[in-house]
Amino acid sequence: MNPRLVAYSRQLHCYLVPSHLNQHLLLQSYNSPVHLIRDFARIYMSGAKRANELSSFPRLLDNRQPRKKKKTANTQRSEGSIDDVRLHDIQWLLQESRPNNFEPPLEVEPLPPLLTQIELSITMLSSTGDGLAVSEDLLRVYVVPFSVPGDKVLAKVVKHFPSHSTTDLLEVKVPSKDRQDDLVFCKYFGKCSGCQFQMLSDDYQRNHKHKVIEKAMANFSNLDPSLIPPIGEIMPSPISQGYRTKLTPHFDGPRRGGFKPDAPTPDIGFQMTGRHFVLDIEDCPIGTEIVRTGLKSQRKYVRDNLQTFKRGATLLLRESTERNISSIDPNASLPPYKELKTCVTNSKDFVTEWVGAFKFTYPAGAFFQNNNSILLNFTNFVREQLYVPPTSDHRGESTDAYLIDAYCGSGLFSICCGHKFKSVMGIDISSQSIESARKNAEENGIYNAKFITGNAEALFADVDFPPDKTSVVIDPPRKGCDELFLDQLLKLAPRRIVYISCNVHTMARDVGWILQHATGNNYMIEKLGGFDFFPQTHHVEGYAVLSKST
Ligand SMILES: C[S@@+](CC[C@H](N)C(=O)[O-])C[C@H]1O[C@@H](n2cnc3c(N)ncnc32)[C@H](O)[C@@H]1O
Repeated sequence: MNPRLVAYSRQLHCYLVPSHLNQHLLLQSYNSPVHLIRDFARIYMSGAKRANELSSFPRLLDNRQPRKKKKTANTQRSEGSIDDVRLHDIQWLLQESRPNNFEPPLEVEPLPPLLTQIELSITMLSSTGDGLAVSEDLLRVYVVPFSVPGDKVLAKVVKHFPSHSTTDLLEVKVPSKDRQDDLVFCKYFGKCSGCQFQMLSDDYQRNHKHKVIEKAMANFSNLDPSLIPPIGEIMPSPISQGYRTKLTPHFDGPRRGGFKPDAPTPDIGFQMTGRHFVLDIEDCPIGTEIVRTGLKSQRKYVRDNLQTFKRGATLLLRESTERNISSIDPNASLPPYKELKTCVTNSKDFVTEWVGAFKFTYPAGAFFQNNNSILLNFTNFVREQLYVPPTSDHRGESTDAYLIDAYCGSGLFSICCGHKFKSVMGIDISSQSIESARKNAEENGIYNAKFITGNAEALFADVDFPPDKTSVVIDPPRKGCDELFLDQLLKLAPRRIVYISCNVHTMARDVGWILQHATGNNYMIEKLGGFDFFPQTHHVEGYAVLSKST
């Protein structure tokens, strides 16, 4: 039985199915939504008697078809995952590459067998940091990690999906004019999944991240383009190597029974690109000096104490900074203190970090932004966006301003911005972080802040700030906010909203949601942009500043 390409959905997905199902699937393809065709193909192919055919087929379905998932409040809001973002880029590139009158043929050449080496011309850099090349028949996209638009490469086919295939980069045959291999500073680059962009200049990386935010707003916000202002410049990180104050290398181990006395030391490091195994990493020059030293000593510790580990583990390396103010030399140039750096490896121990003159202490395992070099510029920017200078009312008195810090962690924004506000309220789901936020506020002389532990939406029960004098900073995890929170935010209708996110796709979705559901409040997007918190990687920290017209 020959697998043949028979079905196209409106989104131009295609499916390989045994040929005797052609007729049926063709009917389905023109009359049914894509998920029906997909489900049909899946049900057919999952039959036990088809097991042999299945193993010889390229995979039928797109990345990670849902197994039975636990139903959570966020099931409908799973947009913005790496797979989802990559698929958007793939579909966009296919559409852009095809002429208007493009008709997919009913029969096409079979796909190259897995492990075949093919030559490809890279035309686009995806938001997930991969080079993309379109097949000659314009039916499929090849995803090539570590490649740059303009590169001609030799790649090995690893896995097929309906509209794309993943590959390994084997050789750059003709380099793009933008490729600068002499910039690469890590010997693991090209294998390790940590960095994607070391062969690109800092400017190129930031221009790319600018486009990532532009595309995120265009594809994920569902907003009319007229409502989306031009994206601001991506603010650079003062250092683009040696900036990470936290590393979490890991190693695998036996499922049960622990390591045997003669077991070899496992590979300790980060995941290999495109694979599910760990790459042994002796040094990571993205880390700060002290965490790089910590990596070496922790690797030795694991080697020397392997039998004490029952299974694999994730190691924690976190920079902590003490400032020795008493050692001020009055004749010295700034800064007027000496810094002592240590590497903390126990998640329950406390680390200290400084943002300008603000001191933060928090458990090493808790969330804190991990590029300290950019934090002062970043928090100054956020403060300017949140704070509206008090206007004089008709009696000539100043009005007050209030701040809500949703998803506040250890109090970064409350503390760096709090002195500008009459009153501050922070909320976080982690009681550990809230405890740190309270102590940090006290230590930094911020006495107007109240912190509560709970789901972000719980803060609306407590808050009695006047909406027109209130600013809200939102900094949720990668999955973004849930609708319950956004709904209540709109009911409060604060004057300004500053949305910060390490996932600009869920940020775009949530900002779009706010504008679309804010009937009567008329929010507008004042500013959009990003900070390059994560140089050498495809990640960017985005911001959106929203204001309510009065
Ligand atoms: C990206 S971090 C931001 C923390 C803080 N703003 C900072 O910059 O240090 C996201 C925070 O959201 C918290 N969080 C996650 N889900 C939450 C929820 N449903 N309600 C409140 N906080 C939540 C996490 O504990 C984490 O501290």
